[in-house]
Amino acid sequence: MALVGLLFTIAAAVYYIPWIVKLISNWIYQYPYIMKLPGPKGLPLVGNVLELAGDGKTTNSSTAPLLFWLECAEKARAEGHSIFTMTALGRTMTFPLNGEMMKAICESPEQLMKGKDYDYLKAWVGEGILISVGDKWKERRKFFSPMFHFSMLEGYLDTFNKHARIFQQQLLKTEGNEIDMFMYVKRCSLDIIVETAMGCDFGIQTNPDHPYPHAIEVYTNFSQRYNTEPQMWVTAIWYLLYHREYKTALNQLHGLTNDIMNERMKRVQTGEVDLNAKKRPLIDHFFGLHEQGKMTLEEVHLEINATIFGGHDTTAATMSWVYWALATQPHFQQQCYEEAYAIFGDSDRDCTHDDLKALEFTERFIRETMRIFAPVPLIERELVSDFKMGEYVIPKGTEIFLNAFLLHHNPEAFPDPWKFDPDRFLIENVSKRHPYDYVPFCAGHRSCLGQKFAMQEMKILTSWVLRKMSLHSDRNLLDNGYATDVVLKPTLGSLMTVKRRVHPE
Ligand code: HEM
Repeated sequence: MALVGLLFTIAAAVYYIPWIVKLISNWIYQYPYIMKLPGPKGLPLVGNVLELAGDGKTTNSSTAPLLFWLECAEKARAEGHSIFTMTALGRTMTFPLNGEMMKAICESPEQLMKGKDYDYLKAWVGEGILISVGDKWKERRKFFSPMFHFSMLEGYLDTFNKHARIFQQQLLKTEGNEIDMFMYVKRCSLDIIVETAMGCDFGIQTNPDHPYPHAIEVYTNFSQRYNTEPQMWVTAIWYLLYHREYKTALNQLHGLTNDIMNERMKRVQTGEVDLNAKKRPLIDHFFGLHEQGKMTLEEVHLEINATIFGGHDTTAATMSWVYWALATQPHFQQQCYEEAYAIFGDSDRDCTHDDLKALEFTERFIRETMRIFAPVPLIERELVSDFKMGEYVIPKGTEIFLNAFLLHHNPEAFPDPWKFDPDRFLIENVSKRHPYDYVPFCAGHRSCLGQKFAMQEMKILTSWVLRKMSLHSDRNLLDNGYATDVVLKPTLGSLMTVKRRVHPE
């Protein structure tokens, strides 16, 4: 037994040696810079790991980093700084704290490389639009862009309405019972993205046992744990304890995309599907590029997966905060409802492009929700060279954490930042701010391609719900905690009850 233990320790040490060497050499290079930068000075090499972990009592492990960063941001701002830098286990992280610093990095044509935490995604989405850099990324962005043009977005409205209608029916069935809205809206946003990306209906909302959402859950869970649980890095432990379940989920994800692609390709070959149709799913657009020799089928497959990854959890997390903000603030809910009632009355009709424009207050409500609860709280760029941000010089290898949560709680841009106020998004107020102060979809070169798509979907999902039901909670808006997953999730869940409306109210 002792021998096994010894061998195991030696194997683990050998495994970690390259990592330790890199950690030390990074430290030696970056240390002189870090000492001049504002931010908490942690212990040598381990840095601020303890603060990131929290005390384990008052905060859970996925909330603690955010609370620590908020504290650092407040301190740095009070000292007149517009960034702060911290370190953890050989990683150096710099956080921009206002729009000007955010702009510097987002508009830099050189600093486009994603951070290490994206590596976990590669097995599912490959190295395409979400992760690649340089010419490959530029080409992919060009391939995707036409599908998010205004003319194409109109074509998605039928799909949004179809699934929003089912969503509404599912919620009405729960009347009187407390539900976690996140699960319901997640299934709906998956149905929407699967149909707009692959042209097929998985019917996940009416079949919650569908293997697809389960496989996504297992895969993303494992991948995130991999970043924070070092025992998983030891090959023997990985294969013994985790690999099988992980691989099964991954195979399921790839298998389902493959099946859909094969089926659709057959329909393309028989002429049943027109690749140039005005209303077409993303997959047909990519098949067209494949026919022109610009994408392999494997690349089509991975970009479809990337779209599904980028387009469902983000929308679901945002919408669960939107419903939470409605349920806990009845006066704002009433305003959104009245706006929807003025447009749709008692009807069951679909939401049109003109209706979307008329949902003006609803849009401001959603934007304010995305300010307070930034749905993607963390985006990373790894510096490929030393980089000047305003008066600060940040060393090569530093990860710039583009943390929308910190920017959105900057009191200079958003006075009284925890106050929920949709009027912050009136045109006259928006024009007073730096354009990079508000960045739920990131900004600059790598901004979200799907932001107009998402905004349309979210306005439709909000209005379809309020047209037929009211949302109720005994809690207050800020009673919920927030956990930094890939997306920001409410730690209490998005708990509420729904009640069928009797019109007019
Ligand atoms: C509320 C919903 C959404 C939010 C908050 C959101 C947020 C973001 C953010 C912050 C990024 C930058 C990520 C990074 O640089 O690491 C991003 C990128 C991206 N998003 Fe979204 N997103 C949403 C919905 C969507 C939807 C519905 C789609 C597709 C249908 C989509 C497609 C993409 C793509 C393709 C990129 C990569 C852009 C690039 O690197 O050039 N997103 N999104």
